[in-house]
Amino acid sequence: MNTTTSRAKITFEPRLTEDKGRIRRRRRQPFTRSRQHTISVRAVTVYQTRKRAILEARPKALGKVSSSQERKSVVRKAAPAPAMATEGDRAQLIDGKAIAATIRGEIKDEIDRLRSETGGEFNPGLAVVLVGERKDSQTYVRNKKKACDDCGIVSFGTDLPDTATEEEVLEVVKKYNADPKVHGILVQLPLPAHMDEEKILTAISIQKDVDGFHPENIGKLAMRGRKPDFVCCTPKGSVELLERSGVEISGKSAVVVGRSNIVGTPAAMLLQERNATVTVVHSRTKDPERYIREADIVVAACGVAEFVKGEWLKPGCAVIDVGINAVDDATKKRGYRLVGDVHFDSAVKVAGQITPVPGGVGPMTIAMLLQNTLEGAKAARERGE
Ligand SMILES: NC(=O)C1=CN([C@@H]2O[C@H](COP(=O)(O)OP(=O)(O)OC[C@H]3O[C@@H](n4cnc5c(N)ncnc54)[C@H](OP(=O)(O)O)[C@@H]3O)[C@@H](O)[C@H]2O)C=CC1
Ligand SMILES: Nc1nc(=O)c2c([nH]1)NC[C@@H]1CN(c3ccc(C(=O)N[C@@H](CCC(=O)O)C(=O)O)cc3)C=[N+]21
Repeated sequence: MNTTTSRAKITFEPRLTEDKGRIRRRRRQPFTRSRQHTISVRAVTVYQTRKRAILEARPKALGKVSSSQERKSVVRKAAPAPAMATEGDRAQLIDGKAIAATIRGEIKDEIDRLRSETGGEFNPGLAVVLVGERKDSQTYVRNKKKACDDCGIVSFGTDLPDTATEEEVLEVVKKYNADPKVHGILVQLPLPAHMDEEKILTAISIQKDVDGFHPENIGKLAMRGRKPDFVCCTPKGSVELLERSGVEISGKSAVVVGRSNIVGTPAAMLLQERNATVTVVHSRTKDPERYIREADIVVAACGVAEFVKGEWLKPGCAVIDVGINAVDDATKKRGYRLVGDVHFDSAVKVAGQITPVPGGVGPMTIAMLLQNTLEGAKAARERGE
């Protein structure tokens, strides 16, 4: 399949968002040779300046919470490969890793403040239930525990074997529901096939449902004037990335690719709540490009590697790539690499802003989980628990 963008056919519109690099990156008409040269030199200079700024702004070790002065939201310019530099025309990267580090710093600051105000009484706690031995689930749970430690959230955990019964998992959930030291409960998905996922997720107290997967929390999200106790982390993180990157949502047209209960559908509801006009594309949609082409904002969450092509996008649109797909790659130590649901190399040439994979939505999911746990602990305190 040909996935390269035919640049000659694209009429670029002027950018709507302010470009802080003060370089006009969208062209209205083809450049002459000499203009192109000038722009390419400027693009490289701007890139170098930005790279320095990013290195200075970045936390020293990403993943660790840095001092507040070092924390800054960073929307960085996609690093152009030398061969690309003459194009000078690539989307800004929405740096989810850096934005998530900023948010984790904010969470840490708030927990520290509340803890000292309460004489050490305020201790948010998160419990994670892991059933089975899936490697990816184990990694996710380990990363989450580390993130909890970094920002001062107490971790609780129960690991059960694949052979555990549904009743055993329900018992663990019940125990954490009743434990006042636990403010958030997460049951890692997927669960083994012999378990009724809906039954287990519904057993979690809605006031501790930091994943936001309880039907009552998802249902409230769909209703105007109702507020769920918690919003699902991945959709919440996706919208937060748009907001922190200065992408206007209100009045814009958005397409969400995918309609799962925990990603696509809540993402569509959150965008609609923020006054976007939302179209949901799914596996039975005929001609998805037709809808994607019109969208100012594209959220891709279909689980199909590199599904959305650059040629389908409206020039200058914002792209949030939720997808995490492992594709075989013998050149990598792990034997695979991660790609999103968007064909990045073609999309970065057309979009105005885009999230990378990895380093986009993934780290935000964890940051939102920590944020929800903090909110859960604050709500419990207000209820006098
Ligand atoms: N970054 C993160 O933190 C997270 C990332 N993910 C990733 O997000 C993606 C979506 O996850 P999730 O919602 O759980 O996946 P699901 O498999 O539950 O849902 C996929 C959705 O995409 C739709 N879809 C499938 N194929 C196509 C197609 N060819 N064209 C259009 N739509 C299609 C399906 O349509 P239909 O309803 O018709 O079947 C379904 O609604 C995955 O890549 C997953 O790995 C998930 C969770 C967290
Ligand atoms: N109850 C439950 N809640 C979840 O939120 C949940 C779940 N079950 N099951 C699995 C999915 C998947 N998920 C991810 C979270 C972070 C990254 C993440 O941080 N990814 C890194 C890459 C990590 C790597 O390199 O492997 C990144 O995108 O940069 C990925 C995936 C949460 N999920």
